[in-house]
Amino acid sequence: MNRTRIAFIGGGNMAQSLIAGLIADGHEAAALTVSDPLDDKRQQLAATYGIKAAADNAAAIAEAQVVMLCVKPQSAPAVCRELAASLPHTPPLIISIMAGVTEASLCHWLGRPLALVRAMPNTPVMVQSGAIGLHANAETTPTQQNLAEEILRAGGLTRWVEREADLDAITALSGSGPAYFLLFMEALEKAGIEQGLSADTARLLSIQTALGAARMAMESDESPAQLRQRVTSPGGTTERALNAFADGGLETLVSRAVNAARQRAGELSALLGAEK
Ligand SMILES: NC(=O)c1ccc[n+]([C@@H]2O[C@H](COP(=O)([O-])OP(=O)(O)OC[C@H]3O[C@@H](n4cnc5c(N)ncnc54)[C@H](OP(=O)(O)O)[C@@H]3O)[C@@H](O)[C@H]2O)c1
Ligand code: PRO
Repeated sequence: MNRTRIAFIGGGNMAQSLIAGLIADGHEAAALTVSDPLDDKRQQLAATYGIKAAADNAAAIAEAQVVMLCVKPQSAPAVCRELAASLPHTPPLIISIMAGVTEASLCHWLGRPLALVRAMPNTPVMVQSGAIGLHANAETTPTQQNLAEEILRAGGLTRWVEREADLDAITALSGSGPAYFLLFMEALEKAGIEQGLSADTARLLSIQTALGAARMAMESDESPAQLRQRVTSPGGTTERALNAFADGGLETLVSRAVNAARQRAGELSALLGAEK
């Protein structure tokens, strides 16, 4: 059983999903602590997962080997400055999941250079099917990198990148990505209803089709393009639909959307980085 002592700062959606994944993966619940301002949330987290809950961030990190920063990006400066005063001489490994908050800003607010990993998970960590980008700063040892990977892998698939800036691209692709696929599922469901299907049938078939396509793409040796061609009989129904997507400029639209999300991640970095 894994007994690494981990403190989660912020007990919101992502922290809860990561905690659930760790516990499902066999992590000892008593080794996990969460801090959150809301009393109700703390009680709910402690009762649901059997973990410790603290109102005070400094108390939460007192014995931690790893500190997971899971607050909103806008809360980062205040939370880090508060933690800086309580960090021990040998600090724990810090893992931040905050979008657009750079390692330089974090070290600045935390008051010194320290081992720091930035992770960009996505909401499917809730069902241990997340896609998680990771980047370690120069102070992080290989052992600490392995520790970070072990923790995040409980939430899904992990991928390290060499350049911190690539995390903005990952945020735009897989961090925000579940919303893109869900939007497509919603659109497909609506289109099914327009074609006369019942709402239940349209929803179920839309979701199962997304799941099937994703599993096929993950488990097959063939590329998504090759798998797509298998569905597309010459002169058939799929070809007509794909032509309609092409006429509507789907690829360009996806590219614009991902670029817009990446730009926003950059804006957040610049905005928060300016808060020295
Ligand atoms: N959601 C996603 O898809 C996603 C994906 C990847 C990364 N992220 C990143 O994950 C982080 C958390 O996102 P989330 O969706 O989990 O947000 P969230 O549900 O709002 O969680 C943040 C939690 O932190 C608490 N909090 C606020 N101030 C605090 C403080 N000073 N000390 C301790 N806790 C404090 C909040 O409490 P109150 O609600 O009472 O303020 C809330 O429970 C963000 O930085 C985001 O960029 C999110
Ligand atoms: N959710 C966060 C946002 O929308 C970060 C990636 C996914 O900003």
